Amino acid sequence: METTKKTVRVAVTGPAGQIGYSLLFRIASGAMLGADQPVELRLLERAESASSARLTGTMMELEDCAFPLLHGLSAFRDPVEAFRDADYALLVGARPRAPGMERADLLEANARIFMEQGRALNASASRDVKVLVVGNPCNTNAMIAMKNAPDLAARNFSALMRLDQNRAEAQLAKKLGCRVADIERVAVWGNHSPTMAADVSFATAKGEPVAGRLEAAWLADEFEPVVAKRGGAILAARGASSAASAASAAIDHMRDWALGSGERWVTMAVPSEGEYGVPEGMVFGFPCRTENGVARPVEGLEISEALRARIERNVAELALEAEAVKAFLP
Ligand SMILES: NC(=O)C1=CN([C@@H]2O[C@H](COP(=O)(O)OP(=O)(O)OC[C@H]3O[C@@H](n4cnc5c(N)ncnc54)[C@H](O)[C@@H]3O)[C@@H](O)[C@H]2O)C=CC1
Ligand SMILES: O=C([O-])CC(=O)C(=O)O
Repeated sequence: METTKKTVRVAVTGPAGQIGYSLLFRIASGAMLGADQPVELRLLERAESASSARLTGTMMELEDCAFPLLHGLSAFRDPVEAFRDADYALLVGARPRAPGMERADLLEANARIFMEQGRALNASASRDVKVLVVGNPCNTNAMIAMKNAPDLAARNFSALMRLDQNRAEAQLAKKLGCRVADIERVAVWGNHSPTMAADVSFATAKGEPVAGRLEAAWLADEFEPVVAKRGGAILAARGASSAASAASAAIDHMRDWALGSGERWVTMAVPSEGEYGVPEGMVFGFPCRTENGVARPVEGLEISEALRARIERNVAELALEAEAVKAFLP
């Protein structure tokens, strides 16, 4: 398609990894920002030789796709250069967990990366950059990057919980025998960890509320644990953590942030401004709506006592994670 739109800069870290291999081709094809939006990809990878070699191969394949929208492709080792004037930054590069680990076990391994990348974004990215942190534990890593970028607005930062929403919608559609597209207003609150609160209290299928059609036992014993522990189940089955589904959710997250959600609810982990009693600055999964490039939690929802307690458990867990990474905060 002929386009007159100005090319935007999209920085992606960890492009030689598993998620990178599913993500880059979709960004370059237009799936993230639209079929009329040319993109320049700026890829930040470690110097380590296996990663460098994989990145070279991946870039060769990107060229070979001859994507009409791919107007630039370059690799960097210095985050300040990679992020220069970036309009979008997808921070994927980080260690994934191995079998037997929880995502919080990655705190120490990955915190330094997000401190350095927050500083680099602060130094060189567009002042309107939209940052999505995928690397785990993603809520706390996003908070670290945000706090290390004091000249950028907090609302430029977010973390990926769309995968949790997508998983919840898929489980619900299977249970109700309908299509995923029939389902709306599923929310996942809190931390991208087994503590997350997958919530159907506001959900509808074909416009009708679903809560009364679902047995409490199914919700408590199947739906909630399946969604919350899906990452672990995939790791056990594949021997590697989820990748294509994570990339797909990252595309969904950025597309809806950039192009607008309309009336749909989209779960994003965003810095709280005190909504629903969540402390300010905590990067927390909320049902959001996005408009003109700004994501805001849906306000004014009546929260049940049970959901309130689950939200509080997530607040407590994120406060502990923040305490553990104090050394990486300014
Ligand atoms: N939030 C979410 O829903 C999900 C998050 N994840 C997380 O995403 C992260 C990446 O996962 P995979 O792609 O499977 O891992 P991977 O190990 O296959 O790839 C990671 C890549 O990042 C690179 N990297 C490491 N440190 C870097 C740095 N400082 N700068 C630039 N690149 C760097 C590595 O060299 C490697 O190429 C992990 O932390 C994983 O836990 C994975 C699935 C879902
Ligand atoms: O579970 C993991 O380690 C990867 C991840 O975040 C997910 O699949 O949700």
